[in-house]
Amino acid sequence: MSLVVVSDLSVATSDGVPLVRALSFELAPGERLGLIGESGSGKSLTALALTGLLAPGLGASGSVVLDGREIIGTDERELVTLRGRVAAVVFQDPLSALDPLMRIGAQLAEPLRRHRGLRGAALKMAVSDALTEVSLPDPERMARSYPHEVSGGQRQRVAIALALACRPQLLIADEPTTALDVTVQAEVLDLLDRLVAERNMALLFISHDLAVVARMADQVIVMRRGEAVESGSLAALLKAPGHPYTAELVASARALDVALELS
Ligand SMILES: Nc1ncnc2c1ncn2[C@@H]1O[C@H](COP(=O)(O)OP(=O)(O)OP(=O)(O)O)[C@@H](O)[C@H]1O
Repeated sequence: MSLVVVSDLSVATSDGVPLVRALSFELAPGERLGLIGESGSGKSLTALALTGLLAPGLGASGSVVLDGREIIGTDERELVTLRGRVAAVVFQDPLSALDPLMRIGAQLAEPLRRHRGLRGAALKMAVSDALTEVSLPDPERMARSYPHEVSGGQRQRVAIALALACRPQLLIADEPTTALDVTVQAEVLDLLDRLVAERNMALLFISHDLAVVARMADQVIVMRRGEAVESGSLAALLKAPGHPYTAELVASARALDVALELS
């Protein structure tokens, strides 16, 4: 059975400006879908609609069913219990997920206490394990640090640990490495790849970069101006893009590849 069933999802402003139009897809545990498109094509709004996090003034219609439960129209109190446990999001900017005034260990302890009922030494151990799992060195020191005291790549690892703390079945990664430098990007992608595989999570991976999506997903939806213009297996799409915009994306990714090989 599908873990995620999105049917005719649309997002619009309260005065009726459409921002995402009639998007549909399904994801089963272990499946990985890439959402690719230029800036402003509606990728982030899709991620936010899936987790009931749209800004006030925006409304979603259609249906989003996560683990058998409808998200659209569900009140915030119920969404809080689903968020984290069923679906969690890693954003481009890890600082958006972290409290600048709270030590990293205390931030990680919160969901572990709330969702898994851990206390005392067991809680401390779980915080340390969560930091070790995302390959952070010296978890004790990391737990005592504030977010601004660690590097950008380390902060994104902390944000990933936080997203995974309640063992979600779906991970949504929205441009998770765009703000990082290239070597750190590769490490964080490797980490996500490993964690998603180990936990058999479904992954919705959002990026404007075809090469990055190709590394993380096997199915893809190409979005443009709020609409899916093409979808299917990444291999098929790379071989024979059906939409001119997809052809453009593939051609520019290949051009970059050639340039890198020549340099
Ligand atoms: N709160 C809002 N109110 C009105 N319009 C919005 C709001 N949030 C986003 N938009 C608009 O919706 C469109 C889609 O935005 P979205 O953030 O989903 O794009 P995106 O594909 O994720 O782009 P990027 O790669 O730059 O993050 C954009 O035109 C954006 O300006």
